[in-house]
Amino acid sequence: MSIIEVRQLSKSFQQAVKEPGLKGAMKHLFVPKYIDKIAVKPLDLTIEAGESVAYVGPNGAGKSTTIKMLTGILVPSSGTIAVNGINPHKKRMENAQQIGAVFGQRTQLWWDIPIVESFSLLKDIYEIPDTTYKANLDMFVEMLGMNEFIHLSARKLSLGQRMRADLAASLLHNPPILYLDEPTIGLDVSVKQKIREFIKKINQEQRTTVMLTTHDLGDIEDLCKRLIIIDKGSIIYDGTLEQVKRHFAKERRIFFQVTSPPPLLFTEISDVTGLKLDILSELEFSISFDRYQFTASDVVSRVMKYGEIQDFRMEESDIEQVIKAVYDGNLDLNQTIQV
Ligand SMILES: Nc1ncnc2c1ncn2[C@@H]1O[C@H](COP(=O)(O)OP(=O)(O)OP(=O)(O)O)[C@@H](O)[C@H]1O
Repeated sequence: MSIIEVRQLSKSFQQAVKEPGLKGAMKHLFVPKYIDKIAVKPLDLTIEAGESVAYVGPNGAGKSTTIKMLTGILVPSSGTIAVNGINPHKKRMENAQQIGAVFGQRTQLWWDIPIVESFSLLKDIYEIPDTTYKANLDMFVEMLGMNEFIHLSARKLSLGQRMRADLAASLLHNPPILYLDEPTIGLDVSVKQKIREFIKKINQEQRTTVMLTTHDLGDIEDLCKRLIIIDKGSIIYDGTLEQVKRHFAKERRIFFQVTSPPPLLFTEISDVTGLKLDILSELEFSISFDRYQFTASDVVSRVMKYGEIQDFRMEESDIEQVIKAVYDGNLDLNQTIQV
């Protein structure tokens, strides 16, 4: 059985409609008006145990609303959710035992007590056996480099330290599922790397199922094979990251190194619509092209006509372009591929 099964899940919020200014506020007080804001349209989702899934989309797409329904914080407007067989909002306590959750913008740690004391409180709340607690604590302290701040209160921590402590706190009770909402937001490169390595290890070695929302493409590339893209409350793509790149990343670029300067080639290439030439040095240049218009061998043959190639390498466009196209509303999901 799949660890997360969602059928026809949707969520609408009532949003107040107010006219501007004091008059509008007064009017709303006596005759309140509301509209239904649909945050998540009926969607189906199946996640297998041990998967690591990125759930991405532009601002306001419905990512956090979905995660909040999965964690039991929000009650769905319609549909069903089974997380390890449990309905999260009906059995919140049971659900809490089997999930860890980190919301990048908030903390689950007690603000004024040392981190190690927060952990100890969580041990009691989740009734974690001594041996499990000690083994996990030692491993997390080591892997996340928490020794230097474990005796400080959450209030005194930097954002990167706080995120590491939050991540450890969410996993002390060995939950089979970990939800992460923007886990690396605002962090510097080295802390991001530490956190990514940690999540990867937990996923691979403990088979913890990870569902992650992020705007950071590095998180997706490093951590997730499967990508689900949500836009305006609907899932518009569900597949592997590799497939997304292959199917939707349109631009390719080939870098060439030639044995002697090829002036004729530069004129020829500049005249072809759809090919973009960048001269990098006397003997080095690149040609970018739309993979639906040209094949790589087309481009290489054109270059070979005018010069001797010493070396070349191809750069596929990265996932960033694809996600940007989704954000800009420009992703054509029906486009076909020229091989
Ligand atoms: N409590 C609420 N009341 C009213 N509308 C809400 C509420 N929570 C979310 N929404 C609306 O639902 C839509 C989806 O919001 P959600 O927070 O799920 O988006 P998101 O994809 O997580 O965006 P972001 O990347 O900005 O966090 C937005 O239009 C938002 O304004």
